[in-house]
Amino acid sequence: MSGIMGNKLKLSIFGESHGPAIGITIDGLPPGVAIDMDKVLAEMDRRKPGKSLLSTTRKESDTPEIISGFFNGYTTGAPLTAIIRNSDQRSKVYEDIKNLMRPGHADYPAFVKYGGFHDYRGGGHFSGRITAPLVFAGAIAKQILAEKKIFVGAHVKSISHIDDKSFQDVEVNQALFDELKKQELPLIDGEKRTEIEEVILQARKDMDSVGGTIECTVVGIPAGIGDPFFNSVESVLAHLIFSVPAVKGIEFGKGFEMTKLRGSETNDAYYYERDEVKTHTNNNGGITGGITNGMPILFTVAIKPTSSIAKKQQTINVAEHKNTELVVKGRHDPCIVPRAIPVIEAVTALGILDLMLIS
Ligand SMILES: Cc1cc2nc3c(=O)[nH]c(=O)nc-3n(C[C@H](O)[C@H](O)[C@H](O)COP(=O)(O)O)c2cc1C
Ligand SMILES: C=C(O[C@@H]1CC(C(=O)O)=C[C@@H](OP(=O)(O)O)[C@H]1O)C(=O)O
Repeated sequence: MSGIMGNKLKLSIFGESHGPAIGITIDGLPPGVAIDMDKVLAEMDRRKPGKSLLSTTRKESDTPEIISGFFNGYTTGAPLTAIIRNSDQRSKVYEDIKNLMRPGHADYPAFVKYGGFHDYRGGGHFSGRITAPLVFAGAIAKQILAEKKIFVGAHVKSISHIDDKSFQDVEVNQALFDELKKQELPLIDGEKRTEIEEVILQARKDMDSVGGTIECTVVGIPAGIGDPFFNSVESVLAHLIFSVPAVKGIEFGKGFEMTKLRGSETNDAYYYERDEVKTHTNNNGGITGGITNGMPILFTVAIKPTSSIAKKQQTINVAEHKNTELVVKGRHDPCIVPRAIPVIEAVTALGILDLMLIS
């Protein structure tokens, strides 16, 4: 396995969900960046498990310990490494089913690829837990971007069949992002909150799970960022976002809906607002030709329903070469969407910062 990603800003993630610790090394951070640890911890808190029945009940403090690259409150320019210790593992449930491949999880492909040597406990290196170090790194990237007045925010766009409003329907500013960040289920339209919570809690009661979509935007981003072909903004963001476990789709701007419209309906017409170039619509999600056009970057990410469900499922026993049945035990997210939101924001901030360093 290789956990390395990035051009100028390189990320290297490590660790397993049931090992002693997980972590990240960030290579290429400029020296002299002051890190506000309260802001980092606030981001970690948004993702951490065990906050309510809307998420897994595994409890972790998710406190990062920086062990290199940071001195007297500033980055030194050396690789910055942080670890997050694991404390609430219950590995017995995974030992009991180690030969039974959970449908929808990484168990079977990992068993084939690593010859059974991979750490299967809690999903090992495939676990959603490995996104905690990404949120740590993203929190630093967000602080660097905020200095340039660039802000990243995301919200629940839909859970199961229930939709929230879109960023396109409201005024997007720092105050909205601050408000969304306070919510376990970040919604623009609060009226749907109870309905959405009930859908998630009902899935849990039914020993099942639900999925949904996350809408993410980057505001304040100037025109001219992106390096086509292969470092187009869409390519870089999609690469990072598809690295997040449980992501099954992404569309920029109106995405697939554009295929049903005409050019006259999808072109974003330009106009000058004083000296600023803007477009009347933002169907392209702020990116044309793989380069930012000065409008907010806007995209939607599809998150599948959690695969580890308590309902009985058909599967195989790879030790006995037999068809069998499986009941997954353990503490799982009935819906991954709420905790994936800070992760999507984090990888977006990291991708944008890397693109700005190479553009
Ligand atoms: C924040 C987060 C939390 C997750 N929680 C769970 C979970 O509790 N149970 C589970 O089976 N999968 C969970 N996942 C998803 C699995 O890790 C993922 O489905 C698995 O590694 C297979 O990868 P794939 O879905 O991308 O194919 C979570 C993912 C994220 C990002
Ligand atoms: C621990 C976290 O989420 C875990 C992600 C996960 C998976 O399969 O992805 C499975 C569960 O692990 P366990 O069975 O050890 O409780 C979740 O709790 C976390 O996000 O910090």
